[in-house]
Amino acid sequence: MKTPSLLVETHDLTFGFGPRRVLQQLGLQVPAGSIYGFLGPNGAGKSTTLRLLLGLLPAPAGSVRLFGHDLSRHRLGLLARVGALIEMPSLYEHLSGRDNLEATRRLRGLPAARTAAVLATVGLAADAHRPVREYSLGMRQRLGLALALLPDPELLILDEPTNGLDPQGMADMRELLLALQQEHGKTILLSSHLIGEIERVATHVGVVQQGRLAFQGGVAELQRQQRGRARIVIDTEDAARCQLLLPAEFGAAALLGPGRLGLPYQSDEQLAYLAQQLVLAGQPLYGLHCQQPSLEQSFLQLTETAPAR
Ligand SMILES: Nc1ncnc2c1ncn2[C@@H]1O[C@H](COP(=O)(O)OP(=O)(O)OP(=O)(O)O)[C@@H](O)[C@H]1O
Repeated sequence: MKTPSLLVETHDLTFGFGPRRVLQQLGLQVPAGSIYGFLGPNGAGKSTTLRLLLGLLPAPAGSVRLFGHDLSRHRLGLLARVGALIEMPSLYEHLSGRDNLEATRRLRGLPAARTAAVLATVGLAADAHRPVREYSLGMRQRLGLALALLPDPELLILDEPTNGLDPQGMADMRELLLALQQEHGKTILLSSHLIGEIERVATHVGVVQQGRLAFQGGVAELQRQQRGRARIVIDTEDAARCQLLLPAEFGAAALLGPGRLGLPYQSDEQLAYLAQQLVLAGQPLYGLHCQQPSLEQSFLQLTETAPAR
């Protein structure tokens, strides 16, 4: 079967809980082979979206397509190709990690070799014999992922898989996600409210704000967009005086402090001309540099209105 270029595609996905609008005309596009970071502040609608993709909520307005097919018409067949980790996995505390997996594997009639395979994939083989009550949060998350991986799904949908993990747990999870994509060929859609987490693993990003997509595209594209938002920062003696000296076509200069001025970056020539003008006007120039907003700043900018709680 030919793999479509988009494994997840929604059109005008609109959903509410009663009168409360939660998602509005969401057009999600998750390319095959990607790690798609679905970002947004708390309450933006990430979990709701992921639940809709898994058919866990009443049918929304708009459409959901998985693997190129309509979810509402081919639900069971399509969901059999998806592994999900949506909440803390429900685990039998008194059973070992291996036995937890075995219980699900048998129930789903999957080949016996899958248990050892997924234990190795998530790095739990050495701890597989221990009861789950002894597992750390990170180990539980990895066991949850192992459960999702049992049927060897093509697509993984993970809701905040690093939530609550310590830095080591987060790093382990990141490494695991990269290995799943690169070595096992999985497509991964994961949500997070932390751009720093997503930035390290994602190939694509969707930013949701109050139920609408504020950005969607490749990480490189997001970074390119940032470059358009760069600004020049000038350190001088009297910023207010310099502000008056600058030609208006350079855009509005803003006072960032008594000795600091900022204005939109246009080109390197503009930078050189600015320096020349200020020096010619007898203003001391202590510093002149170009400031790129970080991905974190741009994420905050995209999501700066209050979340829809
Ligand atoms: N079962 C529900 N009934 C009513 N409202 C709900 C329900 N579940 C979620 N909501 C509301 O829908 C909105 C979106 O919630 P959702 O859980 O999708 O956000 P999120 O982006 O995943 O945030 P978080 O990271 O906090 O889970 C919020 O305003 C939330 O209060």
